[in-house]
Amino acid sequence: MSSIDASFKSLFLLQDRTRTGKAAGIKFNYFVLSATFYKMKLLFFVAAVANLFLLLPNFQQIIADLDSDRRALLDFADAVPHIRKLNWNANVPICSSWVGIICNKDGTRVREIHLPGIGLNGLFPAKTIGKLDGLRVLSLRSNHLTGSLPSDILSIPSLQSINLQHNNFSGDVPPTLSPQLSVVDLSFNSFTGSVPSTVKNLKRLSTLNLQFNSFSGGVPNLDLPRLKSLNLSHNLLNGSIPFSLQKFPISSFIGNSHLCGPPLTSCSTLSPSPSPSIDNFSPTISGRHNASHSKKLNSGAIIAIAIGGCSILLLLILVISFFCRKKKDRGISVTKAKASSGGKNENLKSEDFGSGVQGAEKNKLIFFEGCSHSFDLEDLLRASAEVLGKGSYGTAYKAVLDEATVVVVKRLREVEVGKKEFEQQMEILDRIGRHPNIVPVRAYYYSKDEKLLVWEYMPAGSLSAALHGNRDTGRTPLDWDSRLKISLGAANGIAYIHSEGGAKFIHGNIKSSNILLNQDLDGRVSDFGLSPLMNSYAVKYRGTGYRAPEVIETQKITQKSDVYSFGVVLLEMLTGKSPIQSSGYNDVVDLPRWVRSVVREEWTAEVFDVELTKYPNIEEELVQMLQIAFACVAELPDMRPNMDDVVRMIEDIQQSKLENRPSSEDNMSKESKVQTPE
Ligand SMILES: Nc1ncnc2c1ncn2[C@@H]1O[C@H](COP(=O)(O)OP(=O)(O)OP(=O)(O)O)[C@@H](O)[C@H]1O
Repeated sequence: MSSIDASFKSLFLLQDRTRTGKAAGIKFNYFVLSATFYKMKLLFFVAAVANLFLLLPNFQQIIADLDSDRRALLDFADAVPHIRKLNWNANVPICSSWVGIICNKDGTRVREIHLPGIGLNGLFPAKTIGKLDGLRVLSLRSNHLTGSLPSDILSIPSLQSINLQHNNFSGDVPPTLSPQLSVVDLSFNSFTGSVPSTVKNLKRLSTLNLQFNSFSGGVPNLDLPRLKSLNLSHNLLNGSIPFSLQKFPISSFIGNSHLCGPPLTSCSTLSPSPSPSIDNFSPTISGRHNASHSKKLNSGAIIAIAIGGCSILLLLILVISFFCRKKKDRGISVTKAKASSGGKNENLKSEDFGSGVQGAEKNKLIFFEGCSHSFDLEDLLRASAEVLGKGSYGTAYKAVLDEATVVVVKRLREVEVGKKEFEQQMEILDRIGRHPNIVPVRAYYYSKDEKLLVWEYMPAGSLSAALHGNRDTGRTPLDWDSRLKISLGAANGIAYIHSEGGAKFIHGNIKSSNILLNQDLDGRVSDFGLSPLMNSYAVKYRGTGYRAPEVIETQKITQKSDVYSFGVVLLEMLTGKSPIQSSGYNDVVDLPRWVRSVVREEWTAEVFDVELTKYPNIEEELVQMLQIAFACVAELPDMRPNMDDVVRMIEDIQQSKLENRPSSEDNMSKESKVQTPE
């Protein structure tokens, strides 16, 4: 029996023992396992006694250290209410039995605490966990901890990794930081104040995630050689981005309306904001606060500028009218035309997206705030373009303006709403598109006959292409870790959409071709906000293969129908099978039904993508993900989890991945394995 079979049975058969009648097999395995377990226990006992004699001189000290760790943890558990029960009990061995605790190799100190999503509630008491002076990893993510973070936590001298994301912490981050820190994730809290300047001393720091807080002030100049991942997005930071951090992508900084400089817009285009007061923050690069700006110009200079300006304007008018005449009957020049359906070439002349652009409105490409206006409609019409595919809302083109500017232009068809409603919807798209897991819209164009949307181009394509593209031609398959990362990113994006508009915001077209990937393989959701613009014909044909049963019946989408569609995406990712066969919309596979039938009848690993079976030690994660997918595709909408729950469940898989699959960097013993809270 393969290990995947075993995991499958233990997780599914145990749940469904009476129905399947296969409990005997499990019992047999259980007795065999327990016998082995007792033998191992005996061996451990002998080894432990031998150890004890060897280490006798240090024994008193060891007991005292572990005792103080135990006391500190019990104080924490006593002070912080938690929904899911912890089995922390002074009478049972802390290193081998306590939920969420990992000790060092010889069981003398607590090294790691992992308590994700167990409903920890209220204030984080000082002088509890802060007393664990051998602690290296602290993960209390996805709980409900509030108030300020005690100053004795981040300063634990041995602390290497802290994960407090998705709590409700507030107040300033204490400035004393352990020099050993390499991972700091405080994202999705309500921290205020400045980013501590002491971060710049963390020479081992590789990940700093502070997104979605209320940090203010300037960005510290972090010249840290090991820093690989930085996210300061969606805070209240201001000033210019220090040179040392300009190598990070836009997504590291977006959502700070007073932050400027590369990779964001140049500082001169923003309205002035207070410059950072802390002395180690970088000076404004573009010279926005340069004293020369305030100097008055003399009259000679004014006349020279006026004459120069007029001549440039005249020249521009001449050039534009020349191009307008040349392009009267010509829209975009399509260099390569490959429709996604069947990959056949098409004559796209009749569909050129410039054809409906009205002369008087040619330059009315409306850019969203924060997007650089590095091109206009003329540039777009002139750009060489490639058809990426025809979707239910229109045709998508990849337009290359120059080496650095590549965008996707979607020519919307069947738009039903008027200009005002269109513009209102664009404002929503702008707001939602600032989340790092949503593909941002950069600009739009609206005229009577033509509606265009300009999106940021996602260079690594879609999840659909990564899963199903060129399977037979020796491409590198998408590995499990990437699939896990993409699914978490996409789930975060959808959860954000759902949380932003109460029950009002629904994606309505979740599918693998609408989950796009950037170079780092972060999953980003695209096409949000289009269905309210479209007529019912387009809406009817969206998401075929991913639609929830109630949507097929009523055509009514809800947040729970998004959850269903996301569940189908998860099944697609696990099985490697697409719910739409290559022959197109008419050939739809009911993936949830297929997976259920395989799992129920055969109890084998056959359900998983063969490309995944090559990776060792992931079977538990696959099964956990399959359970999440099953929950999402429940027939009754009320039985499905909401997207926040889905995010947490996928985060749990990621966490168990860290715990059960030792990374090369981690030289710590994993002998005492973490137990997931019940
Ligand atoms: N911003 C983008 N960057 C890269 N590829 C994109 C981008 N937007 C869309 N695509 C790809 O272009 C193709 C066509 O996309 P489009 O959204 O028009 O159709 P679709 O996703 O197949 O269907 P639907 O309109 O129902 O969403 C898809 O393969 C999609 O993955």
